[in-house]
Amino acid sequence: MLEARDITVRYGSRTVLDRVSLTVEPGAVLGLGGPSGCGKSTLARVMAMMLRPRSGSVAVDGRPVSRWRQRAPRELRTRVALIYQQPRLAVDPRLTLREIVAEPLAAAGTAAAGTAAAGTGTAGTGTAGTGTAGTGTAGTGTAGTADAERVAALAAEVGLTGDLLTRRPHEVSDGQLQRACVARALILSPGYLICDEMTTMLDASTQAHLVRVVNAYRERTGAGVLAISHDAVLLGRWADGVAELGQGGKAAVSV
Ligand SMILES: Nc1ncnc2c1ncn2[C@@H]1O[C@H](COP(=O)(O)OP(=O)(O)OP(=O)(O)O)[C@@H](O)[C@H]1O
Repeated sequence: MLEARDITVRYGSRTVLDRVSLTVEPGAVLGLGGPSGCGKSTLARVMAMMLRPRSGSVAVDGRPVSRWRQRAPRELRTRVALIYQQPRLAVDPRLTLREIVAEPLAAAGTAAAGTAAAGTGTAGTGTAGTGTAGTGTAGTGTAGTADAERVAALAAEVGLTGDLLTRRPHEVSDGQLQRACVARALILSPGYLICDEMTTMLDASTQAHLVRVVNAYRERTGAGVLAISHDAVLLGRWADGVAELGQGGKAAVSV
């Protein structure tokens, strides 16, 4: 479970979240709605360990989070992936889409490399059902090959062609960039995905495609999903239950 308990956040003297609790179960989609400005994105950032709350606690699979942002232990940080509403604010404009998708592999150092080099035989674990990388025998697999295969499999799943992967953010549409951000979020096989208005700016077909990708990932891996959206129809279709955050973040959240 990804659990937030009694979270309080203040910006200056203003209380944005006031003792809010929320639990995301493995394998389930929890919807989170509420009026603009009520603190949904703030709660998302707290649960992704990117913002330290003034009080309250977050636990990932029973492990309490005691350090935040880059100081949070890598194995906790990589358990939770956050997908933002505005992909252009979430990427380095100098990188190609391929580099954007692969970014967490580099940031995670040798996590993927360790798997391949150890010859565990499943360098492609959890990504797009590619199964074994075919290079898993000790000594023959390289992190580079395994990583490239993971990037290629996820790019195909989100609908990015090879040509698009060579472009930089200013050369692609918002929808294409968000596809890269979804692939990036999945590349380290997180146990929990927080989709913060992931499809709000996108056309209906891209929205439907990305929701299908997240659902397929959840079904394949048993990941839990927190789907934040203004769109009650979308949440009604997508989520197993929907929580509402009240204005000022004061209402207790329950499903
Ligand atoms: N870094 C910040 N400093 C000061 N105030 C902030 C900061 N980030 C957010 N806020 C304010 O906190 C409140 C909650 O913001 P948040 O983005 O969490 O709301 P939200 O429910 O996600 O809104 P929306 O649905 O419009 O995206 C808003 O009034 C916002 O202006």
